[in-house]
Parts: sequence; C-alpha cells; structure tokens
Amino acid sequence: MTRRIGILTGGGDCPGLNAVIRAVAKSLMRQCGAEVVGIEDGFAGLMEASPRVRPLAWEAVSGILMRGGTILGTSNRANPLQDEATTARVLRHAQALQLEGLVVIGGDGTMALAHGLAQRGLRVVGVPKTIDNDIPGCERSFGFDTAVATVTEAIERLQTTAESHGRVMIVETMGRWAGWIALEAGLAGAADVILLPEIAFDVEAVAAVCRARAQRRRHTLVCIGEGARPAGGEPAVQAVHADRPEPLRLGGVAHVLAAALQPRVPVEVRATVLGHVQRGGSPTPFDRVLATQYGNEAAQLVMAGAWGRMVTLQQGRLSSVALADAAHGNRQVPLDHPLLRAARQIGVSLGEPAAG
Ligand SMILES: Nc1ncnc2c1ncn2[C@@H]1O[C@H](COP(=O)(O)OP(=O)(O)O)[C@@H](O)[C@H]1O
Ligand SMILES: O=P(O)(O)OC[C@H]1O[C@](O)(COP(=O)(O)O)[C@@H](O)[C@@H]1O
Ligand SMILES: [Mg+2]
Repeated sequence: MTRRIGILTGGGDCPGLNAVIRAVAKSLMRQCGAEVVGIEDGFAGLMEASPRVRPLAWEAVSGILMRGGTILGTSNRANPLQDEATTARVLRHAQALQLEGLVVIGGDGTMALAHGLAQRGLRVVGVPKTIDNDIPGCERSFGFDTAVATVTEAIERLQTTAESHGRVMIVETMGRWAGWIALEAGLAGAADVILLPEIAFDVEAVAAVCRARAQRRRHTLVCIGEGARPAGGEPAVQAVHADRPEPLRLGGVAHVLAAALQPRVPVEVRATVLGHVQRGGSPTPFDRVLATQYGNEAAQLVMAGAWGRMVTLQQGRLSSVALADAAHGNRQVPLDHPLLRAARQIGVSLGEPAAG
C-alpha cells in the first residue's frame, strides 16, 4: 500500500519553510514512493469540520525552494488540544485521510502541540523553526541567516543617513527572549552599541558612548533586540494577548531608549523598528541549504519510523531529540559567548556600565 504522509507549518513563518516542505516531500516521494499531503494553515486545517488538505505532487513542490513564507499557510492560534472534542476530531481526520504520520514544522508552541497529539497516538516528526534562533538543543535554525542579512542591510542604510546628520540612530530587531539577531547583525553592520535581552543595559553607559562619539563629530548606531530592557526595568510590551500561551507581544524598546537618551546627548536621536520585514522574503543560500538538510533528515526519520522525534543540529551534525524534550525554554546567548567577547574587545559597547 502507498504510504501517505502529511506536512504542516505552524506558528510564525520564516524564510526557508518552503525549502523544508520541498525537501521532505521530494525525499519521501523519491525514496519510498510516498504520497505527500499538505495541511493548510497549520493545525487549523485539521481542526475544522472538514479537513483542509491538498496533495503535494512533485510539481507542487517544484520551484518553491527560494520562495519566502509557506505555501501551506500557518496559524499561531489554532490549538488542537483546546478541548477533548477538537483533539478527537484532529485524530479522526488524520485517520480518515489515511495518514501514516505527520511532519510538523514549527516552533516551541507547535512542538508542544505536536507532543500532546503524539501522546494521544498521532505519529509525528518535528522540524524546528524559529527566526530568533533560540530553540534549545538546536544550534542554527533556518531563516535566521536571512534575518541577519536583512537587518545588516538595514543597518548599513541607517549608517549613511545617521552619518549625514550626525545622529544617534537606534535600530530594533526581533528576538523576544534571545539576542542572536541583534548580536550577529549588529556586528555585521558595524553597530557601535549592541543591546540584548541577555544583558540589561545601563542608559547612562549608552549615552556616554553617544556623547564621546558626538564630540568627535561621529554618529552612533545602536542595534537593540526587542526583548532588551534597562537595568531594573522591564521589556517594552506592545500588546497583551491574554488568550495565548505566550501573551506578550514585545516591541518599541527602540522608542523607549530614544526618549531616555535624548535629554542626555547633544545630538538628535531617531529610532527604527524593523518588525516583520525580518521574517519576509527569499531565504539566503545558506538557509536554503540548511532547510533542505532539515527536511531531508525529517523524511529519514519518517522512513525509519522514528516517530515522536524532532530533527536538531548539534555541533554541526544533524540528529534528533525526543519531542518530549524539545522546545522547552529559550536558547539565549550565553554570557561567555565568543561573539560577546569579540564585540567588547573591538570596542563595541554592550550597554554595560563602565568598570570601576
Ligand atoms: N507552551 C505551549 N503549550 C501548548 N500550546 C502552545 C504553547 N505555546 C504556544 N502554543 C500554541 O502553539 C501554536 C503556535 O505557537 P506560537 O508560539 O505562536 O508558534 P511557534 O510554533 O512558532 O512557537 C499556537 O496555536 C499556540 O496556541
Ligand atoms: O508574528 P507575531 O505574532 O507578531 O510574532 C512576532 C514575534 O515572533 C518572533 O518573530 C519569533 O518568531 P519565532 O517563533 O520564529 O522565533 C519574535 O521575534 C517576535 O516577537
Ligand atoms: Mg513560540
């Protein structure tokens, strides 16, 4: 009998999702002649009265390698575990569609849902997705390199306008709980100050950098991760969605910092919040390759019957972890990370108060 495998993408999108879909589908079709079925809009497509699915034939996954977003659509609200009836319907649909198993591509929230369904008997293989690059046990997620490239380009553009006006220019990146995007793009874009969620910043220390540079008629570029907060303060919250497991929408810390800096510096301060532009567009070649590897590896797990596992990348090698152990907490920048040391040693301020 022909094997039928489903694929869905859940949670926030990121560049490279289509590359994963393509690699999963092509590997399964070529290696074991499987039929591949796409579920629309994440778990939402299995929760409704009639499932929303479409066959993913070879042609359907050809030509999508370089496309941003996800051809299947996604949802960051759908919760198949919301009540017993919904869970039962999802399991019934999976059975009626004759799915041998499901490849679930998503972040911590989606993996928690996949694990819950696996405990109820659904055969699942997970593929980790996070633009923030912060899933524990997974040292590089696809989409991150693209985000860093996008932010780096934005910083370069902001450098020339800041220079022309002699301003302090603050650019805010994504990175709710982890500062990987701000750190790597800040370094790549030659930021003078890099502020991360992992290191509470001292406004006066940042102001001192700006003043010293202004005295030399130099502009200042500050790159700040959205989850960064001042010492003794809280992260900037844009909205609270009480109905969601992760209720806080962060954003706006660049404006908070601009307001705090302005009275302390002799030049104008401007803030730019990059937002979802960082998650859009075509994946970089690096992310296309990484996503292809993740997708291919997920297909190997499916064919080996290694259900209940999530693909990971550890010390440069693909492997897998139990879904039960996957996606708990956030992989933050360790305080002894070599990039932090390099930043300090080349004179980039991390917003720490001057020693002594
Ligand atoms: N800790 C959790 N336990 C169970 N479900 C969760 C959890 N966090 C999020 N979810 C659900 O998972 C889905 C996707 O979560 P979200 O955090 O938006 O995306 P991601 O998969 O990228 O982490 C949402 O439907 C949300 O309700
Ligand atoms: O798309 P939304 O719901 O506004 O979410 C934005 C948030 O998602 C993120 O992009 C995280 O996405 P990931 O789950 O891919 O890591 C944060 O950086 C940002 O705060
Ligand atoms: Mg999440």
